Amino acid sequence: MGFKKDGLNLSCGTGTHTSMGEAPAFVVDDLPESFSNGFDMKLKANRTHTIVGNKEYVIGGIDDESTSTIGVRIFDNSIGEWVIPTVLGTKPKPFEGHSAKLLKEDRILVVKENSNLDDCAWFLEVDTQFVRDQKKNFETEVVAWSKGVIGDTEKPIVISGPSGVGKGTLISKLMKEFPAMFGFSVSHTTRAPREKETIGVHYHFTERSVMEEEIKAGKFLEFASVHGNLYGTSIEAVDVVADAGKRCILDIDVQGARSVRASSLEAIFIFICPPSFEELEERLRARGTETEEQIQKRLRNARAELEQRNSPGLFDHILVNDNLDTCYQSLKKLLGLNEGVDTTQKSTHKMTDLPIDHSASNIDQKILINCSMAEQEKETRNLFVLDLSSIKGGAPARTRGLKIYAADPSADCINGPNS
Ligand SMILES: Nc1ncnc2c1ncn2[C@@H]1O[C@H](COP(=O)(O)OP(=O)(O)OP(=O)(O)O)[C@@H](O)[C@H]1O
Ligand SMILES: Nc1nc2c(ncn2[C@@H]2O[C@H](COP(=O)(O)O)[C@@H](O)[C@H]2O)c(=O)[nH]1
Repeated sequence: MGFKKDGLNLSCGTGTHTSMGEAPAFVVDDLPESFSNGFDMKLKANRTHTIVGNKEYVIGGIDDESTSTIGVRIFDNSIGEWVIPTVLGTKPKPFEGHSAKLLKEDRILVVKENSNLDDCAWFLEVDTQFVRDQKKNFETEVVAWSKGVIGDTEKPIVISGPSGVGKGTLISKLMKEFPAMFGFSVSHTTRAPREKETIGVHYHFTERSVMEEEIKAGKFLEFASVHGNLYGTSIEAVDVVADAGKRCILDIDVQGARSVRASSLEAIFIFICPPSFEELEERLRARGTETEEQIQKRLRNARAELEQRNSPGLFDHILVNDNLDTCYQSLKKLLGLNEGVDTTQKSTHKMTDLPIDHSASNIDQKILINCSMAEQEKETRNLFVLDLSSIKGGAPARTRGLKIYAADPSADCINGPNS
């Protein structure tokens, strides 16, 4: 879909619009000169324009299809038309103001104003591998949002293994013992709910046609046809857990594990094995949730899944679930949950909120966030550094590993706490 630039009302009324080809405007409040080298961000704008090759990415305003998410449109100079892209990933809510900065020619870093540190950094991917792949799928212009995660949050845990081996039982024990630390990724499935299953807790039960549409729309991190039904992990299912500051646990089949392994989500992959095939069959029958025909199908698939447990580079750990308590202790050990770990402890360290007003600038891989602070705090922490040198991942999951620390504004260079 395209239309001429002149045909679209782009006046911002904020004095922040930059015409094509012109270097983006920039405003720095009280930054020492040495901090502002190479700064090309626009500040206090509700719309930013970032030029990537022949294209101008306009971020801001309201999405055309939804009033609750931020809009993105592209002016393609090679054809002289506006293009409304397919927007994938978890879209941020509209910002009051933001800064935008192109990184590595493939993603735009967006720093939000009036946000807390957990929500200040977002990435609009414009030419990453994921976006390039999706352009082929959709045969349209595609961009993808990915939320920046501050700090080295612990990796999600993918638990796989044949049906009936005890994955759900082990995960329930972990979540019961460490409720503040772990959160379950609630999958979508087209299978019918079991008697004791709750909608939105065990699964999001859904119609096949609806799920197929959602898959096409790019809502899933992974999906697979398992024992005759569709199952999938939505990007949102994983994000909800991360937003709660918890470590995400995914209970998915081996095909799903393979897809996650190939995605940008860095995780720990654990395969749960039965002590014997006979014992697996006994557990499945004893559970009493499947018909004989379904049990036979699950057992046939179990053989194929068991064969893949040693597939090179797929699983990091294999645990045999013979005695439940022994297996659970081994699981805790490999997750570093030794005796004495505080069971109420949260997975991620929550940081202080970013003060109301802030502006941003950059030097190399470091983004400087200059904050308006209360008088009494001014002396100490009004300049934060967002270090992008260790970013990992990206859409369709999150961009992890951002470091943020308070900087000494009197220093000539911006050093990390350990440098
Ligand atoms: N170590 C064990 N010894 C004996 N029974 C077990 C053990 N672990 C789990 N079980 C039982 O085996 C049955 C299957 O367990 P569970 O439902 O957790 O399997 P699952 O791997 O999650 O299956 P699915 O993939 O079909 O969801 C349950 O009735 C559970 O109580
Ligand atoms: N690839 C995915 N597999 C999933 C997902 N959610 C669950 N599963 C796997 O399906 C089977 C059967 O589960 P059941 O609840 O019907 O017994 C089991 O192996 C699960 O691990 C998913 O989102 N993606």
